[in-house]
Amino acid sequence: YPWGYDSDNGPDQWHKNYPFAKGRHQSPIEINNKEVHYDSSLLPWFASYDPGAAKTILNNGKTCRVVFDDSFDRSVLRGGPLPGVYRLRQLHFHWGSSDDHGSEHVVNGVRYAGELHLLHWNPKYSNYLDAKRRTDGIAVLAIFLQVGETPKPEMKRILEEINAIKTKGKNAPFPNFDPSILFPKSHDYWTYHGSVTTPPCEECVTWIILREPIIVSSDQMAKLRSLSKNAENEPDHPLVDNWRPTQPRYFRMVSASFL
Ligand SMILES: Oc1ccc(S)c(O)c1
Ligand SMILES: [Zn+2]
Repeated sequence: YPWGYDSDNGPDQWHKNYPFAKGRHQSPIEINNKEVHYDSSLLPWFASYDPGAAKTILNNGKTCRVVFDDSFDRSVLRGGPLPGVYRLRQLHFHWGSSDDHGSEHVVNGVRYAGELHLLHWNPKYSNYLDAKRRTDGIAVLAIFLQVGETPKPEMKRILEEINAIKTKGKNAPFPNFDPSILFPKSHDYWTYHGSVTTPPCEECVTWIILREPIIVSSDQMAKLRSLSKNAENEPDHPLVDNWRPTQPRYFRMVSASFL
């Protein structure tokens, strides 16, 4: 019975089929100023994305995902805490059933309406699945979605496609898209080592979490919530609350690139 976010298959049950979920380096976590360590040696990060690498937007019943051509170093993330370039493979979102929650990481008790994840893998490994088995295999750039009055126009392109991928298994061409247009002004970030936030929850992620959220409108969040987790011919279940609760930090340091 596949994992999900309901009471019978949700985050508290995942460990039964995915033992990593009970590990000591799980994500997401709470980021609290009093426990963050400013690291003046942290470098700025850079994204060099080729718009031509964007391929498809899809609904896999768990999230809305845009996939990119990662067959060579075409769209890459580098710098920051990373030892080299990491290839952009996909982006996806986590969101709530209302504007007051939905993000996975929580900052000083603040939950945002959603969280955008841009997932990159280390090409020193032969492929993505191999990279997921390595502690330095994956880098996720995380950007909070905050509901406000002046939404970022660049989000429109993704949300316009939602109508084409309403139900699980649907996908649509999504050409010519450079996700760096979604970035906020400031590149300030927190970084720590953790896991992917969905099963198998491998502990392979260097997280780079931007301090500045991007602004989306309540209507845009409602658009995301109009997705369904079921396939076309099945009873309708809204795709909402696809976020994992925060996990214990244990003995991990969260570093900040800013004072
Ligand atoms: O396939 C996925 C990889 C990483 C993350 S954070 C997901 O939510 C899905
Ligand atoms: Zn994610």
